Parts: sequence; C-alpha cells; structure tokens
Amino acid sequence: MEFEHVEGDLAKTLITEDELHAKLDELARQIESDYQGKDLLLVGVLRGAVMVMADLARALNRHIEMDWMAVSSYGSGTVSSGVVRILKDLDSDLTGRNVLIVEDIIDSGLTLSWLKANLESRGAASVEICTMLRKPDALKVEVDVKYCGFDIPNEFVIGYGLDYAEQYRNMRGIGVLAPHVYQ
Ligand SMILES: O=P(O)(O)OC[C@H]1O[C@H](OP(=O)(O)OP(=O)(O)O)[C@H](O)[C@@H]1O
Ligand SMILES: Nc1nc2[nH]cnc2c(=O)[nH]1
Ligand SMILES: [Mg+2]
Repeated sequence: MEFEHVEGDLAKTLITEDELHAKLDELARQIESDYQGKDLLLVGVLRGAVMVMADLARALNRHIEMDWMAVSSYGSGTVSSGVVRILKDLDSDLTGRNVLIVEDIIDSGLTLSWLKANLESRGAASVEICTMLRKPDALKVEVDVKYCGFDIPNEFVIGYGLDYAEQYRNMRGIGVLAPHVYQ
C-alpha cells in the first residue's frame, strides 16, 4: 500500500486509505446537512491537518473558505509539552463566521481546547471541531468535538499528515510506528 521501506517501519497498519476516504465522505454529508444555508470557514491546523483538509474540502459539495493556522505543542518529540505556541495566525477576520477547525488528531486535547477557546474569543458565530482521529485514553482536558473520524488506542501513530520527526506525513494510511525506529 505504501512506498518502499515504510512497511518495515510500521508495527501495524491501523486505518487504510480507503477507510479514511469512506469516513471523510460520511463526515462531509453530516457537515453539509448541519451547515445548510450558512457560510463555512474551514480552519486547518498546520502541518498535520494538511491531508485531512485537502480531502475533506473536496468531499464537501458546497462552497467553503479555507484558512490556516500553525500552532505547535510537540516540537520533534512524541509527548505534548502542553505549551501551545502560534507559529502562524489566520488571515481571516472571524467576526460572525461559522468556523470549523480541521485537525488530524486529538491526543491530550491540549492543542484543540486551547485553540477552540482562542478562536471563540475572536467573535465567531460558531466554532466546531472536525478531527480524523481521537485517543480517548490520552485526553487530559475535555474537548467538545462535533465530528470525529475514528477513536484509536493510545499509541503514537503516523501517516496521513501525522509525522515522526517530520517524516511519514505522506504515507497514505495511518499506522503505528515500530519501536526500533525511535529507539
Ligand atoms: O491533543 P494534543 O496532545 O495537543 O495533540 C494534537 C496535536 O499534535 C499534533 O500537532 P504538532 O504540534 O505535533 O504539530 P504538526 O501538526 O505540525 O505535526 C497534531 O497535529 C495536533 O495538532
Ligand atoms: N505523529 C503523531 N503526532 C501526534 N501528535 C499528537 N499525537 C500524535 C500521534 O499519535 N502521532
Ligand atoms: Mg498538528
């Protein structure tokens, strides 16, 4: 399913490319129905959400706008530092807008709970979250998620935007990294 040498770096494949796309179609239908007659601004969180954003945007049969933020709480490690930094802010004014934050993963929840509160404080009409993955056993703070693709076990995953030391983001499915890669 993947490019050369990647399979050997995986302990297992968790979600295939086909399963990701089927789920995105499902989420897109719900979003179309929920936002009927309303404007919709998708806010992607760089860099992990690039793949979800590109595929979700194309799965939606309606007008949308896209904007991007870059925040970081992980650096190059595998454990959240808990400190969220804005590396790139939005270009859009959020006043009166219906904002849907698009993310690859909610792990501790620290990034998204901080980001949702931050965007709500900017005068948006609504701020909701769409994430492809969530780790219920890793949550440190409650995050109100309206659209979630898959709940997954508490393991470090890679692929479909998710990196280990900036690599594997372009893997088409999602997998668990084999321990020998980071030991
Ligand atoms: O729920 P949390 O524990 O806060 O973790 C989730 C965040 O961590 C990852 O981003 P990261 O900060 O690693 O940057 P990246 O998107 O550029 O990979 C991921 O893309 C989420 O944004
Ligand atoms: N690559 C990757 N980044 C993350 N950021 C938060 N959780 C994860 C994870 O499981 N994998
Ligand atoms: Mg991210």
